[in-house]
Amino acid sequence: MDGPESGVVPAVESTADDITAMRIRGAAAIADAAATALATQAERSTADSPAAFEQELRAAAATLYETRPTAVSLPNALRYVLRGMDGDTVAALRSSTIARAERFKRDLAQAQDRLGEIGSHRLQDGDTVMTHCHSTDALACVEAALEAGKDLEAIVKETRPRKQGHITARQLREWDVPVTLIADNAARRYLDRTDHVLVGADSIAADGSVINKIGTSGVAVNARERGVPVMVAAQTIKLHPDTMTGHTVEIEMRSESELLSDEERAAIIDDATGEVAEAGATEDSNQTQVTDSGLTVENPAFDVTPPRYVDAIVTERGQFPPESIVTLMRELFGEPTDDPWDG
Ligand SMILES: O=C(COP(=O)(O)O)[C@H](O)[C@H](O)COP(=O)(O)O
Repeated sequence: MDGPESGVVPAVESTADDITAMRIRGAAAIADAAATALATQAERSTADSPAAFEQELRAAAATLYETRPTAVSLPNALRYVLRGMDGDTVAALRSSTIARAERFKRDLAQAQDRLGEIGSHRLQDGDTVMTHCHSTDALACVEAALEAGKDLEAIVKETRPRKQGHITARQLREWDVPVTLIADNAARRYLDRTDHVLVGADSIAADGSVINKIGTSGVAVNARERGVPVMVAAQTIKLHPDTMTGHTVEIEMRSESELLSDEERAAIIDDATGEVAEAGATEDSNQTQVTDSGLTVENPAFDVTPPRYVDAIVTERGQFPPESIVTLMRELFGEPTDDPWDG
């Protein structure tokens, strides 16, 4: 149930919209925004009974959960905050939920700093890193290395179609790191000049597979061929507990419009058939289905890099070969998790 009758406050709906539209993006930022939204829900709730308050919080969590499917930091954040909701009165539930959300946000920031420090030890003075997409965890490693007095250079993959590489480039230039921005297709050529491929993650599966921005697996495979180590910076909030029991990570498919404008589509169909394209697109959701023109556009947002192409997963708890990440996952998450916003 959504809307006013569910008691979900407009600020939560607006955060959910921002995540869906990628105005808030990146796994860590999404988790942080989700925790903030639950705190806001708790603060502004007008529920008149503990049961109604809990129901509202679960509805708010469900609204946030439905936004994007791949970054496990989102459900991990929602579960963490909801599990801290404790008390026999609305006032007690409110304050425990807000305190829990604040703790989550504090821990998230601290974990990133700690991860950065650990990851920075892999980077030597004078190294060149190649980045893909924009990852705050990956950049934390660069920042810590710079703070330790190391000079680094960066080769920044543009990261089509959304060009998150520009965000990375801007941050690196703010830190005065020399940046070479390249088209994604040029990555293999530039691996000759690269000492580390450094990426983040949206989810890490129990077998050590890394789910990250589409194109990560390609650069990782090429890096292995060239002998360039691949380092994945991922706080433990990116570990996907459900994969311990065989659950697979859903890869988000995004809109055709990120790849192809209406004019470009018309030009392709015109060229191919000599006819003007029929209005065959139905845009009722993120995924555009085009059935009658013969042109299908697919836009997966993420891909899966098998563990054999990853040298190290750097977390705030230390560095791990991907194959051993399941041990940390068991320690942190224990038994398979439930979704408290379900039912
Ligand atoms: O793939 C992306 C972002 O994809 P999108 O732009 O589609 O959200 C990032 O590499 C991870 O989310 C890690 O980011 P962080 O380290 O900041 O959590």
